[in-house]
Amino acid sequence: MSVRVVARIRPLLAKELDKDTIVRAESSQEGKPNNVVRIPNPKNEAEEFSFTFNGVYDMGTTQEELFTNEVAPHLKSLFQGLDVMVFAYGVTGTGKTHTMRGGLKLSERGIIPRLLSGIYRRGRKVTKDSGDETTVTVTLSYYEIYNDKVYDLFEAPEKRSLAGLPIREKDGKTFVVGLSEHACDDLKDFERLYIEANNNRSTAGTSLNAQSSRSHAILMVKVTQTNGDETLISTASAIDLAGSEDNRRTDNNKERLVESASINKSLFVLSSCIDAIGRGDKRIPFRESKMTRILSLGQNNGITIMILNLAPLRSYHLDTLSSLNVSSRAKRIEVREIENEVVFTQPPRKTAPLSGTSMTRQPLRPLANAHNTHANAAAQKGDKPAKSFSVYTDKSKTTGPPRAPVPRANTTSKRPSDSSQNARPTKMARPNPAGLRSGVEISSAKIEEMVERKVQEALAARQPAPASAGLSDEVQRRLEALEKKIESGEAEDARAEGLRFLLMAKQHKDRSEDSSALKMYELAVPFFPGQEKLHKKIEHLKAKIQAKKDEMASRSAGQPDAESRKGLATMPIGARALPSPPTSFEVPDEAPKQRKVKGGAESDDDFNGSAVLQADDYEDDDSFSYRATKAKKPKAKAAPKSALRIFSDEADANSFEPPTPRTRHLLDIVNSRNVAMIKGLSGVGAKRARDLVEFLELQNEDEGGNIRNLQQLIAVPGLGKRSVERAYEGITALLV
Ligand SMILES: Nc1ncnc2c1ncn2[C@@H]1O[C@H](COP(=O)(O)OP(=O)(O)OP(=O)(O)O)[C@@H](O)[C@H]1O
Repeated sequence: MSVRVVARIRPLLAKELDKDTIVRAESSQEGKPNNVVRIPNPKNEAEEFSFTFNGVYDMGTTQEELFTNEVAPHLKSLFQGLDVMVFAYGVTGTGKTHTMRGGLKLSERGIIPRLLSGIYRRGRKVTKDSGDETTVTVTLSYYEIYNDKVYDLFEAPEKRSLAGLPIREKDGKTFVVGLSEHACDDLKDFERLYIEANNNRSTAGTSLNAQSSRSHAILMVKVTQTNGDETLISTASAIDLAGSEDNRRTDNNKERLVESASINKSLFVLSSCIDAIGRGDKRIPFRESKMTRILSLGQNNGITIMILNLAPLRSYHLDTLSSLNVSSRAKRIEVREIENEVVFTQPPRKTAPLSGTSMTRQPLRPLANAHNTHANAAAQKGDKPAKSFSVYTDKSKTTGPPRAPVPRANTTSKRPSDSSQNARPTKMARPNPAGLRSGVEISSAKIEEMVERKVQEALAARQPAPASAGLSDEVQRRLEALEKKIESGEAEDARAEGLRFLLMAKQHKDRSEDSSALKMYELAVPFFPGQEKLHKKIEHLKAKIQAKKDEMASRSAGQPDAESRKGLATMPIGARALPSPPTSFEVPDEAPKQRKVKGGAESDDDFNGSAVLQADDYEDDDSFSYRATKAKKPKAKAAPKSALRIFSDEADANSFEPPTPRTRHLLDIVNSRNVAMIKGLSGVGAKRARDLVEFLELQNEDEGGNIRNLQQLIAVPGLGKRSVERAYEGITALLV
């Protein structure tokens, strides 16, 4: 079964004109529902392009129609153990959030609230049909991917860890580690939780959409059906992707631009994945963005529905064509429709009370945990896994006479316009003690044996940690260490990102672009929480900008004569005159005034944000610069041995005399911006190499953008003296 792709054209909004409509829906067969989108060729309007999808919904489509046709038919499959994923894709302002979330009025509710409503309704039916033997519980997890970091939307933004939550793959599924899960018993619970969580989502106004989503939002609805000691878990995911945007049209400020770059990158990776799958490439670049790792198109099992949201307007012409192109390729992606298996487990713990305090984090589970495992092996062999949710599914050990085949209801589930699809899984069979009597004849000894076996299995499943029992302490320890490493790796990323903002702030300030510098400092704040000096720096800059504004205002109010205007123009702005800006890489000639060297300043950690901040003297307007925090020591005092050793061929590391061959060789490699070459330097891994290249790319090209000496190299975020020493020694070894 392939990904089902349907397009939805949004209606015109106030101020949008009918004459600007260029996109229309059509049917390829008379009398059949629409399945074609038509749009003119931008180069020759007399010509039209057409794109065929599994369904096309025109401007007049209601929320109910879309849900009833595209999502409701899969509720049954969800309860049969299939995962269902619906995601909205499209340019900013085309109606993705409207489609997924919708409005508050009943008729305007989007797919998500309707999905929950459908799940509760079906859950009640399942319970009733089983004579109250099957209980159905629903839990929610909700997270966003913002600037390629995963944040739990049930967590207030101020409580988030800056590095976000790590993600991991297991049994063909992608998990967010440490995501909270919330019991959600009915629609009232859902509304409360959903509204609360949406307030935590990153949204902002752009000129294309007053409430634009700046993140990809993923809601996961876990449906757990329990009957005795058997559990069947399946998940419905509803994903509202952030929209791609052309920043020439958005008037985005710097903050929006940073978000936008991240959104566009992840969407680009998504389209690259779709292309790669279409080409049959061996390597699909899923791992290049968190969003694509989570979507895992073509890798995941279950049912996938992609809704392409379109704006009908000419102003979106090229964007619309581009998203039509991507989505029409997506419909060729094959997804395996494989149900999750029933697992024998302990009875589910009572769900926590539905209050804000019930928010619990899932503990990290050992890899061998058996919950919700996929029948991957079966999938690979092309076999369908056992479909029934029944006590009597234990086929492998049957030694007696073959059991009479259990009659299956012929419930082939068809999608509205996919009548030719394979037969769908049968209705879930429920434990039926009567069925035992009416089935094949089984001796009482056999029954005893079966009961005994079931009891053993149930007991085994009730061991406190059956999965970890199989894991040695050593494996468990290594697993935890790995987990920590992943998390600290992400923390490292966040720190590097914060440092980049600081660096950009410094560069703007050097160019006297105070407002931009202020924006960058503000962007750095979340990465260095509690750094009072950074806040003071921001206050200082704000005061300076305000003083500048006041100056301008009083100047224009007073209309001074030419002479006094001249005087004003040469007067320093604010309390102090700005020092002349150094070039962005310049290391100050003088040791910074009043700067104290703290113990351990030799460490690479000198270059973390807090060290920079500690070294900052915000009285000095230019002191909050991104420079090596280690003060120059008076010549008389000998530097530590190692530092002297590596720079021994430098007459003076801070002077700009011609570098020695070794230094030149090292700098040539660095300035090549070639990740492969930089990676080859001793002690520089792939990540550092990439960060270094990214850093160099940020440099002002007018200034050459190159690193000119070792001191500048040391000052690069993420490097530091030790790393440079190692790289230098490596070069020495090469040249000798
Ligand atoms: N089918 C529709 N019926 C009525 N209004 C709609 C419809 N689709 C979208 N809109 C309106 O269009 C505007 C933009 O929609 P929405 O915010 O859902 O876009 P989006 O694709 O999610 O944008 P972004 O990617 O920027 O978040 C909103 O005011 C929304 O109410």
